[in-house]
Amino acid sequence: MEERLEVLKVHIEQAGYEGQSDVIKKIHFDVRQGELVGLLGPNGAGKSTTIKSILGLLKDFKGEISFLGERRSYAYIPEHPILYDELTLWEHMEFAAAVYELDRTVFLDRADDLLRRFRLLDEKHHLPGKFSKGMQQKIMLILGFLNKPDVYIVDEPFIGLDPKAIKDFLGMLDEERKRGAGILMSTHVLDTAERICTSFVLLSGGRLVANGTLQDIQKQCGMPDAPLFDCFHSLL
Ligand SMILES: Nc1ncnc2c1ncn2[C@@H]1O[C@H](COP(=O)(O)OP(=O)(O)OP(=O)(O)O)[C@@H](O)[C@H]1O
Repeated sequence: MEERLEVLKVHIEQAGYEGQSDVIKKIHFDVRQGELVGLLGPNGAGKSTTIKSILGLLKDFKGEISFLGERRSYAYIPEHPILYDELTLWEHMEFAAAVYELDRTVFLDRADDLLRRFRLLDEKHHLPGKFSKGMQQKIMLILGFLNKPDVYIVDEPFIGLDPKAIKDFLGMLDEERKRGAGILMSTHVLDTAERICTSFVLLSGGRLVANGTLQDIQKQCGMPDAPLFDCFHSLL
């Protein structure tokens, strides 16, 4: 079988904020090509702090984050849309394409495909400030998928999307995994995580509680065949 490379290596010794520099400690895990890793844990467990560490946003950080290749090729899809009031949807896409230095033909192809998939073709010249929350969230997905990066870092994608949009999103993630991208996704929606993730990183109180496939985690908590939800509660 073809070797699957690590697209993201996370070695956090400690990270945090002014006043508490060790909110999270000793968080070590990898994301390989084709993997969808679920980043799970109760409120305040340290998922966002872990994501901020990976994105290089924390001053108080000790450890090492490595991406595959010299150029960090990743897309971050935030939980809450971050959009410019004065730019139309299409202008957001053009802006992202310029930042990613996408070839014009490739951009136009991908842009058309993504707008169709997420059913925003008719709104492409509208200002997103007037869009619904779900529609704004879909823009963040479109901007993330435009670049086809090595790594996706997705923060709680399921809140606010309708079932059809979730299905479109999951279909797109699947295609990207098959292409060789690796995905790290934080979520509280455990039944969906159990269905789609290839492995899990479970955090609690800023520490790594479990890291592995569902089978590994079932073994760790001595509950073979138990759903992720039950393992999660047993381990916490
Ligand atoms: N900007 C900040 N300044 C200081 N402390 C913070 C800051 N952001 C988060 N924290 C603290 O860090 C800890 C971990 O929070 P974090 O946001 O990483 O958790 P989370 O797992 O993402 O939670 P949730 O599921 O509620 O989003 C919490 O105790 C929180 O109070």
